[in-house]
Amino acid sequence: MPNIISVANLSKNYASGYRALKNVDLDIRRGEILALLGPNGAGKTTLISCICGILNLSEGTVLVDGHDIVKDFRAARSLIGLVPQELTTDAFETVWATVSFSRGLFGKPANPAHIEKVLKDLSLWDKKDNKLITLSGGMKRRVLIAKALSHEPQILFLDEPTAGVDVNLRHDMWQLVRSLRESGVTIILTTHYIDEAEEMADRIGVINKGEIILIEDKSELMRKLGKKLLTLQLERPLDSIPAELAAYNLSLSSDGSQLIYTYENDGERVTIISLLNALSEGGIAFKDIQTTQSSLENIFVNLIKDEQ
Ligand SMILES: Nc1ncnc2c1ncn2[C@@H]1O[C@H](COP(=O)(O)OP(=O)(O)OP(=O)(O)O)[C@@H](O)[C@H]1O
Repeated sequence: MPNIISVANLSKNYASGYRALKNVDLDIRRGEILALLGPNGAGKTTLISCICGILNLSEGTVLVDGHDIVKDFRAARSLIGLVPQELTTDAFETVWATVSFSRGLFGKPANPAHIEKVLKDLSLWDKKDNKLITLSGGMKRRVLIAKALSHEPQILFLDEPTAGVDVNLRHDMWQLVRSLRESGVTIILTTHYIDEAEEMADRIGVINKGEIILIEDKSELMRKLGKKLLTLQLERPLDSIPAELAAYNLSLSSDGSQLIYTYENDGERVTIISLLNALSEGGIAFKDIQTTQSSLENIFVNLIKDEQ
């Protein structure tokens, strides 16, 4: 079965009457890293909580490796590890006790060798006897991940795993997520850091106002929606774009020293060559040339803007 999770027609109405998810359909592929992006309040945490069976569904179904999250909750939930945004365990427990206890909650027999491996992978081994209250914020976050991995889940949900962590820990986390994926774990993460999604994800889903407005392979998304910019550093500044270049999609930097040509990712070699010919015929010399790709961030901002 290529999809490990299938969400169909999922809606969530909170008791307040607020409809936080609206008829969401989502298939998550076995073994992928899926990043869910969306502005504050878009419904990312609600979606994750519904898939993990923490919140009741108002409508629709969620299948986790064929198990219905409502009718077959224990089987479905045992396949999932969830790393929430906040640590809610007993601050006076030790790291070892907290993580071992989490495994027990899933009815799995004790497996000290597995807990040891998880703690070592997360660089928590030397802290195993420390009480949670004595750990730094970054270490506490690692404990959350260790707890989520304690019962050897096939699927890991990470809700904003790197919010407020320093650059080193972020990179460690990315490394950890990659190695988990290599071991066959399917990973779904929400993030506000678009560079994180760009760096990590195989596919990107964008949620806005309770709806998935886009889901696409990252490379395809970048190819389809991304633009390229060709920047020409001019020998002599221009006052305005010459009339004979009006047919090209050009802009001039405010100081007149750079001519910028924007084009779609798919080719346009011919147009670039004809632009360079036209510049040469017009006697416009340049001393440097550079191409840049629009980032996922530009794409995301434009998508959300179009939806407002
Ligand atoms: N218990 C609740 N009762 C009523 N409304 C809620 C409740 N929990 C969340 N909401 C609302 O549902 C919407 C979606 O919230 P959710 O936490 O899923 O968003 P999010 O995309 O995870 O946001 P953020 O990026 O800020 O974490 C928000 O408008 C929020 O105010």
